[in-house]
Order: sequence, then C-alpha cells, then structure tokens
Amino acid sequence: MEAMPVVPRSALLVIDLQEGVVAGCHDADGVLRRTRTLVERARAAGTDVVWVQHSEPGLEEGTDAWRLAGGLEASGDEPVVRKAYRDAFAATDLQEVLDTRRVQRIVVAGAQSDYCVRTTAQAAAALGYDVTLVADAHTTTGSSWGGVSMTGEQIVAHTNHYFAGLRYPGGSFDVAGHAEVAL
Ligand SMILES: O=C1N[C@@H]2C=C[C@H]1C2
Repeated sequence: MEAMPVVPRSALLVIDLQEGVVAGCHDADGVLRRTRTLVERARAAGTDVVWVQHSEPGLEEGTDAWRLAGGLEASGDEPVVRKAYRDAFAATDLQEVLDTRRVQRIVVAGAQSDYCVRTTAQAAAALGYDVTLVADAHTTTGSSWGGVSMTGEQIVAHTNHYFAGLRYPGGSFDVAGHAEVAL
C-alpha cells in the first residue's frame, strides 16, 4: 500500500501588524487593507493563518499599542505567537505551530519590513521552509544610520528585491502581490 503523499501546506504568517508598530509606517492603511484581503482569501481557501504579536517596552502585552491594527484579529483556533525578538522563531513555539500543521511554505505579511519581517522570513528560509513575501503587504518607517537616510518606501522595495533573489538548497522563495499570491 503506497504511503499517502504528505501534501505540503502553506500558512499565511501575519507579523506584528499592531497599532504601535504600524504607526508612522509607509502606506500603513493600505497594508492593513490588503492584509485583511489576504486573511479572507486564506480562510476561504482553508489555508492556516498564524498571527505574531511582539512585546517590548512601550508595546506591553494587553496595551492598546500591542493590539492588532486595522480590524485584524485572530479567529477561532488561529494561533497567536507572542514574541520578544525580531525573529518570530526565537524563544517561541512558531516552529511547532507550523510543523504540527504540516506547513512547508509560509506566506509573509506584516511589519516592520526591515526588522521582524525580514528576520523571520530569513530564519524560515534557513529552517527549510519555502517563503513567499507579499510585496504590497509589509511596511516600515523611514530609517537613518551614519548620516544616510532611507524612506520606508525605499526599504520596502529593497526588502522585496532582496527576497526575490534569495536562494537556499532545495528552497523556493518569491515575492508576489496580495491579489495574486497563491494561498
Ligand atoms: O519589526 C518589528 N516589529 C516590532 C516592532 C519593531 C520590531 C519589533
């Protein structure tokens, strides 16, 4: 008797779209609107939705700043992973949450592009997950370092550019818009 093939599954991972995180981010309302559409599409397709919420000083669990923004909220038994590091796998049960759901590919949306989004997506790639970054559903604020300033819009674009070319042995990585991304 042939073993049933394990059908790799996808999960939509919504990272830190919290009031205190999206404040000041580039096109925050647009990203929240497009993420609501992604969540609706995922639910309709039977694709898991996994929520990540970050806590740190000024973003303490239970405060208004910590709450999800834009009318986003976990539904039913959708997991909420609480984290304290940029990498949502660090000191959390995210890997167990994904592996118990036989998830092989994660579709990433959230904030901030240059911190928790890029760090978690990179960590997922290194752990062996396929990763699709949703090009128009992540965002960040502007940033400066060493007298060099970048706009949030520039950082979002560069993050998309970076992930579009990411390669790991046996891995698949791509960037897609919220309306056409496979879920
Ligand atoms: O990208 C991020 N999400 C939380 C707020 C800033 C870092 C932590």
